[in-house]
Amino acid sequence: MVPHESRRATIALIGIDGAGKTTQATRLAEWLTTLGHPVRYRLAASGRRVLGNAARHLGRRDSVALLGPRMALRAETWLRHANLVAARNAPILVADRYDVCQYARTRMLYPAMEPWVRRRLSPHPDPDVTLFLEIPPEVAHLRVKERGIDHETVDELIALDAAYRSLPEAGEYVFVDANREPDTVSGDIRAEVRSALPGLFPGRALLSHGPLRRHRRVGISGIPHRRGRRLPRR
Ligand SMILES: Cc1cn([C@H]2C[C@H](O)[C@@H](COP(=O)(O)OP(=O)(O)O)O2)c(=O)[nH]c1=O
Repeated sequence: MVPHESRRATIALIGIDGAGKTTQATRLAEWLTTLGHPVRYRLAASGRRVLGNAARHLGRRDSVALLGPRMALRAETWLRHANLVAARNAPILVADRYDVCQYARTRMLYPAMEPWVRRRLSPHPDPDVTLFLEIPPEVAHLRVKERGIDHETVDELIALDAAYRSLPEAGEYVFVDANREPDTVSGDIRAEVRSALPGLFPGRALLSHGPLRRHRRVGISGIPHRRGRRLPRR
């Protein structure tokens, strides 16, 4: 069990590859640090990129082709868990990827394993705010291609995007339009964090643009409707 009771806040940034999670999580952690908060940034990586590169060296397309979906998902889940456990003492955690990233990937690749994955990752606290960086898969694909260190087809990104949206946790996402200038996206993320965690910003609550948000409901078959929030376009 991760001793997270003393944690003041967990902020998770999620979304498909190339959405800008690392860029924005780093910026958010830097900003909170400059405001004097005891923040830790953590990349909750699954090791998929490393495993994928190793697979390609061995002539396989990716880690799933090398290990099979079950073994690949098990390895990713344990690595993701280990990365989050390593940050367990963070008073405020900015998590670049979180449990739901593994749920989405599992649902896309091998849905029968989702209960196992959920059990393994269940010790982690629910995030106080989950920022889903929304981006058209075609745009994300171009970014990933330019990055040149991993490989995702548009179809894979479309499937992953759909998996994220199908999760029961989707009702708790704050949807951030990530297909804009990074500074604009960062500004919205800061405003959302202020709004979601007013305790961190005494005297600053009025700066929040929370009331301007549009609300929507996400319907998921067999799962009670929960509220998802989408930040306004600027
Ligand atoms: C945020 C952002 C990133 N990028 C680039 C930087 C990276 O090479 C790549 C992916 O960004 P990155 O932050 O690494 O995304 P993720 O962690 O979600 O995979 O896209 C842009 O071209 N424009 C942007 O607005």
